[in-house]
Amino acid sequence: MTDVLDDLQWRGLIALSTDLDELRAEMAKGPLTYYCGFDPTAPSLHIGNLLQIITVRRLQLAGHRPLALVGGATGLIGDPRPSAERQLNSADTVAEWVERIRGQIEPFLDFTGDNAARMVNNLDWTAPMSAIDFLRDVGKHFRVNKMLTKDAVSARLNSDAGISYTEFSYQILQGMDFLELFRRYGCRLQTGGSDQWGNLTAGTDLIRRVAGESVHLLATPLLVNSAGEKLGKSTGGGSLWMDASMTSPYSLYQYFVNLEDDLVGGLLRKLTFLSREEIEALEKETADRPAARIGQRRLAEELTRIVHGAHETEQVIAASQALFGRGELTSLSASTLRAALSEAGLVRAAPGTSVADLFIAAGLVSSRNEARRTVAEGGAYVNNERVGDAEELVAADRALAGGLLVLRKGKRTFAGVELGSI
Ligand SMILES: N[C@@H](Cc1ccc(O)cc1)C(=O)O
Repeated sequence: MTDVLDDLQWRGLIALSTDLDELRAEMAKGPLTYYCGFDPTAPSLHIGNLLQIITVRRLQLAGHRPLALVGGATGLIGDPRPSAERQLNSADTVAEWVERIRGQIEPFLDFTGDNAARMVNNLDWTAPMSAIDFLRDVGKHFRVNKMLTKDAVSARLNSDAGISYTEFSYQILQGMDFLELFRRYGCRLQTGGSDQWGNLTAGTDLIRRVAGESVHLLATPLLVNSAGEKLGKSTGGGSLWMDASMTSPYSLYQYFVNLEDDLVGGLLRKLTFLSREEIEALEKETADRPAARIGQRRLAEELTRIVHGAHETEQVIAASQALFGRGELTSLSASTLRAALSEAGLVRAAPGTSVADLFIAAGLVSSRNEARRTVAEGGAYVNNERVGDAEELVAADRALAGGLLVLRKGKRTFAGVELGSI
């Protein structure tokens, strides 16, 4: 088997690290216990967190022992962002999100065997600690001068809004977590995103001071597009969430199908479990025949499967094909169809409305004349059937699952109508 660090390197997953040869030597001795933390800052994790989860899984597949930490304590404090102070969420909200996020991580890990994973929550050791103990036993090991140099903190120091003492203290809590996991479970490696470097080194520095040991760090690069912008923002500007009710499987799939060619190879490497041979073949396909979007399709399919499972993925692929006239619309479930059409634009109309009025209401044409012209040219479809008369009335029995209709103009432009009383 190839060395897991070589594999991570080939995948472009190591942006920053402590000494890799020392880590490699420790890993060669047997299962190494490592951890990665996730804060409950929303009801769901997003695609950036997924990169971390998948990296954790890669190390487990290589025989190492993962601790997945959910930040019941750190989620109450808030990791400083370079832009602005976070809104504090209530303890009840954070507790609820902890459970949801735990449920999103668990399916990725194996909780049996020699290198069984374990879930931990930093509220367990942070909540019982008194302010006096925190300041005396932990705070004493941190130099404020050094804390001020951490990226997120220094960015905020130079802004008008400044930074609260609450967020400033965050790095101490994350450092304390590493020390606690080192003591409890012999944890010797922390992984995270490269934007976490300041928080990651807080832990290694603390362990060196308190226990005199050198432990390890691996930081993955942030996912960015070719303009250097954070990846995983959906077309609406929001994040790409793992929760299906926040980002539909269809939107997730479409996001990756529409990805720029330059990014496909890198994301196949970082986000899928496909082998090096398979990925190199897909990279070559993408370079040779970009218009076929084979790499994008495979990436979208793999990710949708990883996040939502095989059944949803089949539905989403069927929906993508059917909406563009290359498959059966009647086989789609109401929820898949609704998710896909919401993306394109979904309006309500009364049963018995004419095709021309439906096309106008859905915004596919701007006038009756244009509707007539589109029909006359043979470019108007209702549920993939070509329309012969713009004044034809569309009755309720034409509706697909969920009372929905798919209107299409030409090959690629479509919109949805929900038939019902208005
Ligand atoms: N600070 C991490 C989450 C985290 C929390 C506690 C830890 O011990 C480790 C990581 C983030 O925002 O992504």
